[in-house]
Amino acid sequence: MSVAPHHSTLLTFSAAERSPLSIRAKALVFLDPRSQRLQAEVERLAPGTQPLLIRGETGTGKELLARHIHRASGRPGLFVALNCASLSPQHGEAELFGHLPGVHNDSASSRAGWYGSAHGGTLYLDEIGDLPLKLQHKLLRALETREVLRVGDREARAVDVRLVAATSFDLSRAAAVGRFDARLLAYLSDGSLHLPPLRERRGDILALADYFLGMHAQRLDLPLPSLGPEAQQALQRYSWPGNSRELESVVHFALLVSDGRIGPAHLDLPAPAGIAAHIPEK
Ligand SMILES: Nc1ncnc2c1ncn2[C@@H]1O[C@H](COP(=O)(O)OP(=O)(O)OP(=O)(O)O)[C@@H](O)[C@H]1O
Repeated sequence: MSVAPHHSTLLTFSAAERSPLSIRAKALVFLDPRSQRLQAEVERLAPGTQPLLIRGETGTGKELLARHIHRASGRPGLFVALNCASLSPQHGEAELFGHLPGVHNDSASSRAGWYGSAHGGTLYLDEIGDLPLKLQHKLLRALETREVLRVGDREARAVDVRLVAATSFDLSRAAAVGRFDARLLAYLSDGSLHLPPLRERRGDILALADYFLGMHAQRLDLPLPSLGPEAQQALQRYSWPGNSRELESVVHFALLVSDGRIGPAHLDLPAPAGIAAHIPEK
């Protein structure tokens, strides 16, 4: 990894290092002081093996951060990402923890499951609050004992997994009403990271817009347009309920419809009347 000159917070990744990042992102853009504080915390926690919990609204960059943590940890295994809501209601346990032949979908072979696939690496569980309680208990047991029992098996196997979990809602409230395992929450809370919404780290907005513009212009082989001052103001003022993902799609659209210079009309942002409600209190 190298740090780009003049952008002390733009962490870029060499081609060899890019693989654990998402298909498109090649860098983590963190310019706002809040993001820089978070980044310092991430650099401190990344090299360890302790489980981490990333809290943040949808589209704030939780998965990108988790990929960065995996890369910075130096762990040799894979980064395995799973959205807990995608586990099947009937076979979630076998999908997550693996199974012996004939147990899941009448399959003739055994499977390691998502958990076993992350052996030596990092398991990223997005929206961990969606994991059924029974699987939460089994997950905690696997993390504590460093062993996992495949469905249909009698013998636990040693599995070395670092868990990075993410949530967009308050798990302590879910734990208070018995919908989330309080012990698992306590286990995860030692390494808790909060990724603030974009409207609370406005210093990142223009840096991210420039980054997304450059990335998509290069990908589409288009000339890089400039962001006019009025467009910059409009980006700065907007509340970004969809966070960085929304910013990326707004900038992507503007690139396609503008001709050399991006103005407010190319951004197609909702009218200011609707925006006022989202502006955070000072
Ligand atoms: N700091 C950043 N630097 C560069 N790109 C970013 C940054 N934050 C987010 N992105 C980009 O924004 C998009 C959304 O990020 P990501 O998928 O990591 O968010 P998320 O919080 O995991 O979303 P969800 O909660 O919906 O799963 C991705 O394309 C990601 O690459």
